[in-house]
This record gives sequence, structure tokens and C-alpha cells, in this order.
Amino acid sequence: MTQTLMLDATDAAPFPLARPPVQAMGLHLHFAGHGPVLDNLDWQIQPGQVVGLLGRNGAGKTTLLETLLGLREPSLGQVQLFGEPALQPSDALRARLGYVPQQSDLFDDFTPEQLLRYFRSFYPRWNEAKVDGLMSRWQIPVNRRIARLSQGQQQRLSIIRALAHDPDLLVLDEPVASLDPLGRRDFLRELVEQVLDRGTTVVFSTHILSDLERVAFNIAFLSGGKIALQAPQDQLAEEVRLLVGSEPALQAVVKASRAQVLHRRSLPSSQRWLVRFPEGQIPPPQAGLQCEALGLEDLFVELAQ
Ligand SMILES: Nc1ncnc2c1ncn2[C@@H]1O[C@H](COP(=O)(O)OP(=O)(O)OP(=O)(O)O)[C@@H](O)[C@H]1O
Repeated sequence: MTQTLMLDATDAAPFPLARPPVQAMGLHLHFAGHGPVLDNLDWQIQPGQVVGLLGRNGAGKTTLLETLLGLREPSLGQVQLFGEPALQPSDALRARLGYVPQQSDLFDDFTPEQLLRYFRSFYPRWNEAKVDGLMSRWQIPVNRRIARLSQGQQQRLSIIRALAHDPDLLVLDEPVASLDPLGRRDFLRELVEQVLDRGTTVVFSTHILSDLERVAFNIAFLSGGKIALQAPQDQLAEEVRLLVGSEPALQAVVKASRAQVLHRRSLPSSQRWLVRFPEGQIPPPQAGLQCEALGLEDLFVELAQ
């Protein structure tokens, strides 16, 4: 049986009134020859939240995560991390951030031992016991050149580097893409410990929905350059339904319950709407109207079409 441990340390966060770890306002960014990848995007993440970021290939998840960390400059808008501008981070702010990029950015000619020694010199806080424990548990050869490590070993090393200074905000861009199932489980366990021990705020993108279902209390969907939907998973399960029926029937239900239509699709003989209902307002069964609860994968498929 799969163990589910949905994480959110919001209630346990030591400073509930602290500045949000992430506050993005009005972000706009486009690459030459493309339409906007981020289009007036607003997003706020609270201390201790664990947010899984979903979106189709090319939706802009990497671009968004890089922009949040100040690694890309938006053409409009701004990001504040713990109340400081992401584009001009102080050393103190840098020390609070951990990042696992999608593409490994480790130095190929270093050995893992040299790499970790190098990074240790930049951080006032460095958890040697955690690093040693993970290096041996995840069986990373300490003295082999990084270029000679497998993709999965490099990814594990990148995760260790990001966790080593006990960051307060951890941003991970598809951190498990190269990991085998055991590696993914180890990684998720580590993430769980990090959040439970320290109230770390975590944002991670992944296409492996079963992982999200196990650990991410909050889910955010990036679509059309915006966070199209963000909510705790249990709320999504309770409040979001797929309605199939004629347009007048769907209009009537949505109007009566003051629901929010998240996505509409027209089929030849019916309409297919993804709808979020206010608490307790799911419509009772009625003729000519199909009303379905969706798992995360089906929700993703509906939102992404
Ligand atoms: N440096 C760049 N120059 C031009 N276009 C880019 C650049 N980086 C990304 N893009 C484009 O921006 C869009 C968003 O890319 P991004 O990598 O952020 O998507 P993603 O959601 O992370 O995708 P995936 O799930 O495949 O990793 C894509 O259309 C991509 O082709």
C-alpha cells in the first residue's frame, strides 16, 4: 500500500506573520519569437507550504522557477523572497535558498567531495551530518569525477547540495526525473524530514503525479502563463467536478451554486466543463447532467487540454 503523508507545515511555522517566502506580482516574460510564457502572473507561497507545480511540457515551469529565484529578469513585475527583491538578494537571503535545477549545474571536473567542500565555504550554516549521511546512504562515489557519475547520481548530488545548508525555501525543478523508484522514495522521505524538522517551504515541479499525491499538500497548475488553479489537494478533491451536459444545463448549475468555471470544452453533442464549487455546493444528481469527481491525473488532463 502506498503511504500518503501530505505535508504542510503552515500551522507549525514558527513565525506565522513572517514575510511570505515567495511573492510574485504581475510577472510578464517572453522569449524572442514566442508569445508570453508568463503573463501577468501573481503567486504567493506561505511559510511551510509544500507546493507541487504542474503544467504541460513547455507551460513555463522552469522559466517560472528561475524567475522566482531571480535567475531570470521578468520584463514586467517583481518577485520578493522573504520580503527581499529576488533580483538583488543579500548574502543572508542567498543562504536561505536551496535550488535543484532541471539541468545539472555541477562542475564536471570536480569530485563530489571537492564540490561540497567548495560550496561549504559559502554558507554560514552547513549540515555536515546530513551531507555525510546522505552521501553514504545514496552511495555517491566521493572521489569520482562528476562527469563520470550517472545522471541519477548527479541528480542525487544536486539534491544533497541543495539540502546541505538547511535552506528555508527549497525550489526543485523535476528533482526526481532521473531517479529510480527507490531513489524517488528516498528523496521524498528526505523532503518529508526536511519539512517536518524545519518547516521548510518547498516548491517542486514534477510530471510524476503519484509523488505529488504522496507529499504535496498544495497543488498549483501553470497554464496560459498564469497560476490557473492553486489549492490544497483535499479541497480540489472535494470542490472540483467535471460537468458534462448541454450548455443551458451547465449554465444553470453554475449560476445556482455560484461556481467558478475553470475550463470549458465543446464536444460535438455536449459541453465539458471543469468547475470549482463553493464548499457544500456540489449539485445533487440530476437527469441530463453528468458530474464527476476527478483524481489528480484526470484533473491535469482536463485543465491541460
Ligand atoms: N532560453 C530560451 N529561449 C527561447 N525560448 C525558451 C527558452 N527557454 C524556454 N523557452 C521556451 O519557453 C517555453 C517554456 O519553457 P519551460 O522550459 O519554462 O517549460 P516547462 O514547463 O519547464 O517544460 P517541461 O515540462 O518540458 O520541462 C517553451 O515554449 C520553451 O520553448
